[in-house]
Amino acid sequence: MNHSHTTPPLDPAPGYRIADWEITSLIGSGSWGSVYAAEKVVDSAAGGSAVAIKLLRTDLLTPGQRASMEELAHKEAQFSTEADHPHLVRTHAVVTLRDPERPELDGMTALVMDRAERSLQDLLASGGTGRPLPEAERILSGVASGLAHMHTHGWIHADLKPANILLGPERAVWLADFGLTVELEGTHAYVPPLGSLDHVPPEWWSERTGVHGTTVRKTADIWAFGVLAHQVLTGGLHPFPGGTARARSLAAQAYANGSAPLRLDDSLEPEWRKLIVECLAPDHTSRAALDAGELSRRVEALHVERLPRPVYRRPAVLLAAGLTACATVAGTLVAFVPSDGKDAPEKTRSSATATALSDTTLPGAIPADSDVPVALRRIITDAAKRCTDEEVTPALLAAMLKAESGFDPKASRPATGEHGIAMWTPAVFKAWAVDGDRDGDKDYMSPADAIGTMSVFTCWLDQRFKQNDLRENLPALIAAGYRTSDRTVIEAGGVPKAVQPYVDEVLANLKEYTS
Ligand SMILES: Nc1ncnc2c1ncn2[C@@H]1O[C@H](COP(=O)(O)OP(=O)(O)OP(=O)(O)O)[C@@H](O)[C@H]1O
Repeated sequence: MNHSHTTPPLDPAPGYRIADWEITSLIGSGSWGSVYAAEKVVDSAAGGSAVAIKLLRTDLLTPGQRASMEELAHKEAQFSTEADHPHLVRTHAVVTLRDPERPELDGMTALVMDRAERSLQDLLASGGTGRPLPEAERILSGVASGLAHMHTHGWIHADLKPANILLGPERAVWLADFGLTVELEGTHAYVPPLGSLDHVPPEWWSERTGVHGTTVRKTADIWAFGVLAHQVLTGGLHPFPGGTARARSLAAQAYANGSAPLRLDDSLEPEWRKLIVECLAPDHTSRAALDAGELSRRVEALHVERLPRPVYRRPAVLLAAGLTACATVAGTLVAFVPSDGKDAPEKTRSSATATALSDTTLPGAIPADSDVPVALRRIITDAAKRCTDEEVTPALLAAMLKAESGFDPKASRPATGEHGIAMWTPAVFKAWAVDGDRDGDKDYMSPADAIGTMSVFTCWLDQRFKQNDLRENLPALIAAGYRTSDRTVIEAGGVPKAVQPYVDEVLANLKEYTS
């Protein structure tokens, strides 16, 4: 937070109604407004029962400033609404207040968002320095995934810092505060010079501020990520020395112009040190060698590498061809089961595909004339958006679901302990589960939960295979991994024979959906 610009709260009393929500308390104030906790008070279709409402104040501004802030507010709202991604905070509504009796509130813009429990800034402030924050790598993995999604779709965050990373319920990690987010035009875009001093790249100081503001490139977010990763992994230490943000930014500039070395904290592990050094490359041209997609893959790999490994049992009974038609047939095949529920990998999420495109134009979209039940198409498409890797498409998920259960949400194979539309084994589902229908629980019998979880798990399999240089026919490997395990496929160096009939069936379905 830029404390020097913090505004006094507007103070709408608890109980103040904004559209379907009522304010309950003030959370905090930033440069352009205040954020309040609010609860939904009517039963409406609008999402979000416990929300945060950001009120962007215009009352203290000159008409020129007001126009520029309204533009920023619209950008924030537009971006947040378009960007449907598990690591970007969701905006449920944008409301213009109409309250002539409260002229100070009348005309103000309110953004109704998912409510976080705290920010990364709060977490850093509450811990001791010198050691990584709890779950540091999981948090960084979420941040990098959100960033990769933004960059893929032509957006720069431009204000990445701990105060703008929110930690939500169910260990959610969201990038927030898109007020400075700018849609990319070519290789760079312009933003007003308001970013946090501690996270702006050194070139920011030497590039002239023109009428449009300061030039910002994707590499500015990569720099900010480097600073942030250092802070998170060391319990808050900034990578550059100095008692004030100004002193630290001077130290960063001295490093960038070659008059001081980069001295990262000794406690960093070598892989992290290497990655942070790349993020903090002194000039934007050399920094551009690391794009956000690559960054996200590497952070994810570092994170996953350190997770406890599940122990799999091999398939007990082989899957016969023709499973599609007999989803409830007993004695087919087992997926994998961790030796106990505790040591399975947690869900690790990456991101979405093209939100700006309509669903039918997404790569691998489900064709309108296919046999995929209409009621499931949106669910499958939304689930596929949880993965940025291009192989995990709606068509692939549909092809697998058809082979798993014939799209039957009630499918069950008691003999092998597999249940629901995606044929999850409960213990394995538990280890990866996502709340796809956002009803507050994770249930393998709910199609949205089961398919959402299938997407994150297949995404992880896809990344595992690529990390192990298995890149040929990834959909086949993913299907094989889903039926056996990542390790089984990696050890076999391809599709294990035992699951070939199942994989063939998935591929035939996929061909039908993509030709
Ligand atoms: N969706 C949210 N849920 C919960 N808390 C939030 C949410 N959005 C923002 N906050 C918190 O509200 C406070 C004010 O946020 P705001 O975005 O207005 O300012 P900031 O990011 O702290 O500073 P600045 O806008 O000056 O950069 C911060 O403590 C922030 O962590």
